[in-house]
Amino acid sequence: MAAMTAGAELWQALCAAREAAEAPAKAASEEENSGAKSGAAPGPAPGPAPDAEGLLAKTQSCLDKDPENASSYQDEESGASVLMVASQLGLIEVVKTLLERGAPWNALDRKGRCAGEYALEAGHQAVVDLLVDHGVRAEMLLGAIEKRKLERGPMAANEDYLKSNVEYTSDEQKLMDPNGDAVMMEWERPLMQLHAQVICQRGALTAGESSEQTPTGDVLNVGFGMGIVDSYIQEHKPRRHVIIEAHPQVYKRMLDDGWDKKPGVEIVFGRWQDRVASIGQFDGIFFDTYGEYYADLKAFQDNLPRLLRPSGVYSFFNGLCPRNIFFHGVCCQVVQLQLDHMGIEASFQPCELEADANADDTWQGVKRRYWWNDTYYLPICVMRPTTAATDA
Ligand SMILES: C[S@@+](CC[C@H](N)C(=O)[O-])C[C@H]1O[C@@H](n2cnc3c(N)ncnc32)[C@H](O)[C@@H]1O
Repeated sequence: MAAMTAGAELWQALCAAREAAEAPAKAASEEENSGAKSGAAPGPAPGPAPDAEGLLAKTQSCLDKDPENASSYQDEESGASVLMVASQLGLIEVVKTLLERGAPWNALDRKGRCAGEYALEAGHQAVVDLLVDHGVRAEMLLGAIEKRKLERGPMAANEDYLKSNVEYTSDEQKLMDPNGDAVMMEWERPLMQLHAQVICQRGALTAGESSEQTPTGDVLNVGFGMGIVDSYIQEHKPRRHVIIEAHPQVYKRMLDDGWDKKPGVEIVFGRWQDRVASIGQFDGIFFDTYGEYYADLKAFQDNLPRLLRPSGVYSFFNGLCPRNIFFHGVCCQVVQLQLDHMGIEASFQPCELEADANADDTWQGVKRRYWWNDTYYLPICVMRPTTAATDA
């Protein structure tokens, strides 16, 4: 018989602890299902708490035997890793040790769940925080997140997209690219309203006027799409309302709809990459493009110290890893740290979405869905008063 690997040995020890902890709850629910017990009995007692010290010692000895195999072991059938089971059991020292010895924090099981989600579901907040911290440091170090496409626009690269034919659907619910992917969708309207509010209301204050007074300060929006955010920005009557748009058909639509004649509006036709150097400074900025990578969002953000006035507000469509709430949290923290280095304080306001965001009907006719969650974390990023460059 082949000898058991160090990883399999550790896996078995952790799973045995998990089974022991779950056994009484399972037995109680089986009894309940068989009708053997009435509702009068107290709830199931939890099983024995895992032997944290014993499991830590086991982890260390397995890691000493074969560090690589023991730290990264994943069960063949479920895909669950030793880090996932330790996270689910709340064994913080074991989790710490595994991470220090190279366990991949972002491995996925066969259902696409990572260690952070195991900890989150089991309610072990300290383990969740540890995994987020580790993930943020790893992402910052490796720049791994840079290579991820922003979820909106999973296939088309930006320059290819800009040369392609786009189409506004006849019901005005979507703007589609030729691959059947949605560039923009109507379900985002309430979010766009909030984004406009955040960048305009704060913008009014930075322009040195009270919030009841008009106009709002100077506002920049990158990416017109269906013009939803721009329509809401208009309601705030900005003094200057600059819109950068690079797609020729979207630009034509803007002209057809008379956007060039709206109060304060200046349309800048071209890629933001070629245009942001010479458009002045703003009190509010929103960024929402298509077919770009996280590296592009970051490159845009590198311009903020020059573009955003002191106390000005920046926001962006937050489609960072929306498929996995734990990775989403890590991405938000990475952005927060990157902006912090530029003197910008970022927070994420949870907003509950309306039912149509995730309704099957909404996504009919869209090849690749780009949103899955009930909560949207709206970025509110404020330039600290002393750090931004001032108007020349
Ligand atoms: C998701 S839509 C914006 C939706 C918009 N927020 C709204 O409320 O309707 C993205 C827009 O960004 C434009 N875009 C894509 N890449 C761009 C770039 N590099 N520079 C400027 N605009 C770009 C697209 O043509 C598209 O109109």
